[in-house]
Amino acid sequence: MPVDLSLYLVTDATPAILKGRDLCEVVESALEGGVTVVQYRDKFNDTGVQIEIARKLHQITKKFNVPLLINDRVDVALAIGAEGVHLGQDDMLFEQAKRLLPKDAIIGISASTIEEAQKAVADGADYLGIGTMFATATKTNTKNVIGTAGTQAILDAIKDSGVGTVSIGGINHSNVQRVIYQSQSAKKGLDGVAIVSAIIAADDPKASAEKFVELIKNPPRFALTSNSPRVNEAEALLNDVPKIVRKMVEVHPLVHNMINSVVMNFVANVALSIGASPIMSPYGDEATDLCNFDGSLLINMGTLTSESVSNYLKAMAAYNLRGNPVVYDPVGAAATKIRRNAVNQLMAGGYFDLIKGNEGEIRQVWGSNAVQQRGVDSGPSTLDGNQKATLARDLARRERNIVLLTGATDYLSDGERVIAVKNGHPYLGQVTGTGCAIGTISGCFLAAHRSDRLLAVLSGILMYEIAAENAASKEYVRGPGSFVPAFLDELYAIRTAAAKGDDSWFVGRAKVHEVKL
Ligand SMILES: Nc1ncnc2c1ncn2[C@@H]1O[C@H](COP(=O)(O)OP(=O)(O)OP(=O)(O)O)[C@@H](O)[C@H]1O
Ligand SMILES: Cc1ncsc1CCO
Repeated sequence: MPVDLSLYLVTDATPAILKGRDLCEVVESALEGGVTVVQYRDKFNDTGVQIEIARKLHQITKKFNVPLLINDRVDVALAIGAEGVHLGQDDMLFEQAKRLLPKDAIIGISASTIEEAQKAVADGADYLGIGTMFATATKTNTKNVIGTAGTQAILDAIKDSGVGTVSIGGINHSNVQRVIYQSQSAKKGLDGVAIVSAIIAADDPKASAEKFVELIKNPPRFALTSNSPRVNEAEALLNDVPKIVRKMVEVHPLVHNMINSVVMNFVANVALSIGASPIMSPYGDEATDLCNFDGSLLINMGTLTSESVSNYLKAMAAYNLRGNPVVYDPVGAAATKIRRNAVNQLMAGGYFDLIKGNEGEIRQVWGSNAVQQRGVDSGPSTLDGNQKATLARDLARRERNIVLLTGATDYLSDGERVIAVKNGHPYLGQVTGTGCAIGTISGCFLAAHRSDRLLAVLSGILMYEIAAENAASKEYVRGPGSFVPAFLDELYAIRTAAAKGDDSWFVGRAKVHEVKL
């Protein structure tokens, strides 16, 4: 009979986690809350004591008809007749355990790489414990921290097998839905999550387990906004752009900017010009109030400080919980070690609806083909158009979001479609903050048009870049200096026209095509 792996509890006997309580009582409470498998893990007690505890636990799990698995100790499992074992990479080999245990015993294997997972599947493991998902306070060894991206790669590599899968490491109430959502590969997802301290150390393990059951049953709120109608032709997508610009102007969305101090004033003016309502607030705790306005959050790490990341994480958590859009602009991501670390922390710390950056930044977020950035500039491009389109698509597919790779041609992808936008003007490259403002504008459109994130961002870019073309064509614009005020005027002009239902600003102007990869 297949095991229900959905809420897999792993015990921990360390005093700091158990806090003087009786493990059996904690586990019983968790079972009342809906735990579906229990793994007894004890790196602490002698064999005799372990057998005694395991026997008591087994009496409890049997009452709930839930399997009890023993970590590492095949002898303990045999001594008490447990339903199975869980083996780490340094424990007894699978085939040895198989020989010793009864035929129908459940054997699970830990895997943190594709090779380990494939070997465990070939051996005949019943399920894999995939991790470590996130570094935790108790496990700071980050060597095996694989995140949702690594988990997804493993799931993809074993997609044709029927093996069960659970993710383990640092999973709690605030990240469990995202873990399940973002780890999903095209053909295989997680069957469950393994939880340690979020249940064992909880004041009320039953309530904690109940909350997990509820969260696991439902998709995250941000996933509900992403069911885009799959219109595949760029032309068909464009039909809706003027309507969405009008909608954004009418909605007058709030855009909460955690943005660098270089461009703050310019970006606030851009947001006002298009008809949105900007607030610049770097203080993470304010997000719990600000997210209630159902606008969006922009995290732009252009002038990162030692306090930025913790503020970003707080704000992102508030917006993610409410399901309101979050945009990430990893400015200068590949410029310094500190920024590279910040990228890793932010990517592990929450969900971004849109990641927007120049080539150097997006390559850093992708990870495996990063190149050193010199400051905030992208640096000389080494990728051709198809390679940029592929990078944008692959990152969006991996993160299950939208990616915008900016440059003279912008590449926008939802992981399936890639749209190339050739609008804009070289003056944009000569004014600081013009890339940053695209992050803010995208946030405004994502907040106003929730049903198709790709189309929302596309509409924002087109409004922005057509306004730039209009501004640059004015005879009084002689360079980047005179371009800026004209640009704000032209954004305002499009916003005013859109509010009146006048779409003429858009007719025949979009230079957009779908990149077929
Ligand atoms: N040569 C160009 N021709 C047309 N449009 C351009 C050109 N250079 C830049 N742009 C426009 O400007 C936008 C931002 O460009 P870029 O990729 O340089 O941003 P960025 O590096 O993030 O900028 P910043 O950090 O200064 O805000 C692009 O999306 C594009 O629309
Ligand atoms: C110049 C600069 N330095 C940090 S942020 C920023 C603005 C453009 O991204």
